[in-house]
Amino acid sequence: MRWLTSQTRPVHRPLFVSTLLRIVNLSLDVVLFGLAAAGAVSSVQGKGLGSYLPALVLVAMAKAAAYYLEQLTGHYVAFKALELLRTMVFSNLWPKAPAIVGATRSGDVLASLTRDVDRIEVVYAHTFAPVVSALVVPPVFVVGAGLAAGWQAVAIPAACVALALTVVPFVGLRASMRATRRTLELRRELAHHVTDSVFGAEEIIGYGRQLRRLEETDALGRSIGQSAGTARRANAFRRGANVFLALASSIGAAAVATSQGCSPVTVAALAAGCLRLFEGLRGVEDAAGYLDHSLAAARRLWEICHEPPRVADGQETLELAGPAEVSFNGVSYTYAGSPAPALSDFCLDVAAGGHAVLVGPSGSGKTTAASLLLRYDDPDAGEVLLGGTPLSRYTLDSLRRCIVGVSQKCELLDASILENVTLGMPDASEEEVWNALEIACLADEVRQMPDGLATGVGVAGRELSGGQAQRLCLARALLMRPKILVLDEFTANLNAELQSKVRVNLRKIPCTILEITHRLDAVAEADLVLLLDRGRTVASGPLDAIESEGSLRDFFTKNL
Ligand SMILES: Nc1ncnc2c1ncn2[C@@H]1O[C@H](COP(=O)(O)OP(=O)(O)OP(=O)(O)O)[C@@H](O)[C@H]1O
Repeated sequence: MRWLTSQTRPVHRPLFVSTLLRIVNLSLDVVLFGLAAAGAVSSVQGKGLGSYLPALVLVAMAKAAAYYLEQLTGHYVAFKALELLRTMVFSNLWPKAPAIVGATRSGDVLASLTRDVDRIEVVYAHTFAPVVSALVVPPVFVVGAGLAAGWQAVAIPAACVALALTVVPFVGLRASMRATRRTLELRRELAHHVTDSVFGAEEIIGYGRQLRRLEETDALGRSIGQSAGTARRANAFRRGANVFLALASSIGAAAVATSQGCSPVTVAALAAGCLRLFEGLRGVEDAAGYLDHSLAAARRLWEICHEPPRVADGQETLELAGPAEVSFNGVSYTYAGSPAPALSDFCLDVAAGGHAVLVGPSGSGKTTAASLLLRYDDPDAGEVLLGGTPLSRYTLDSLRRCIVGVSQKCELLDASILENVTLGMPDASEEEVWNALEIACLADEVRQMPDGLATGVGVAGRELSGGQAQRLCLARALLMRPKILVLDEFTANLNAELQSKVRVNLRKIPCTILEITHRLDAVAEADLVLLLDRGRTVASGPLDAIESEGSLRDFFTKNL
């Protein structure tokens, strides 16, 4: 919580003002009801409203002003807290992406970014001011009423207020906090399950598993309902206890004041004030209900924000005038929780401007090598070097401006072709954009689209064919003028003719290329071929050397 408080310092002053206004509002509320009850009794007694009416009008206007200002500052606090918390969580996440997204269950980060932040905003907007005012106003009211109507008359309300502040909020709190932790865990699973179902809808329907998935979702929903029941029962008890205490306080005060010989006007004012007082005490009751969720949300956000970055940022800015040499020097890497290494003592040297191709069966470690070159993570042993210097020396920003990756899985934004191509270079000129599209062999097709560069690609690029989406991703990478290009099955959706045209174009670009492929024809373009199997190099060298050993064709026949 101290960590959260430090993140939201700019809202502390308005929060203080909002709390003061809440105290004024609550005090005027009690006075208003007391006056109204006293005036009503005075009227019934035939004494008329007398001075009660102007007092009522004055107090009502003052209360309205206090309420308006409290809402204004309260909402300012709420929205400012939301802005600060969201910015804080996003800025903590960016440096950890994409590693954290890969390692976190789908839908989970999103839930944290939205629901958890909203939960904590509730602490600022609806918890702090109500709790503080509930702690201040009722004791002050009891003392004021004791001075006016006698101490015996306020004995019962005082006892009820003490119970409402010190006992009721804590009944079942520990059990409901445990249950809420479990509920939030189950909600995470539900978010994960629903996200998987939505993204995997085609497969689920295709394989006729929709009913089974729905049953699983239902089962999770039922478990959440059962687990949330404990917290709901504790909340219901607190609500019931406070209603009972309010009535006991009001009836008790009225009975004692009457027996003490207080006037009916005083008795009515006291009874109405006591009833109203417990409206203010609901702030404590509600806070107890929010507390478990808020603490659990704060804990989850803390974990996301404090998870150490997968890779430490380097100090030097990488500036390359042209292509550079890429080397993997005895690199070994094992994924967390994986029994076997994805790469073992992996070595590779690609000359500046060269084109190396990694070939190997599924799971042999090709993509892992590419992601280490993009520095999504660091090797457990060995080094990845650029022009002889370890990648870790360079800032991630400058590194990713020089080394650009195009993967088989194209991620496109639901925006225009222009916006997608210029994602990494928003200031690129139209001429540069067309040039990149030409190299990616997509320019002619875009020219023929009714809206040209302004054509929308649809959600996840659904308006484009798989091959167009892949070439769009390639054009996006080329626009960055990369010095190192990492291509992971980037032509998987292209026919042989298009593929060879793209390859011819790529040969004209001054950059070092590391390509991953399953295709024998791609190998023909490379200066260096490396055959990988279960994280180990089986053979490497120029194509001729491998061909002469006969290992390439053998390897393709056996493994691919
Ligand atoms: N995020 C991950 N967590 C745990 N293990 C992983 C992860 N990603 C890959 N692996 C494992 O590491 C090994 C190498 O995977 P990698 O994706 O690098 O292979 P690949 O050769 O690129 O395969 P493919 O051709 O199918 O893309 C595999 O055994 C795989 O199961």
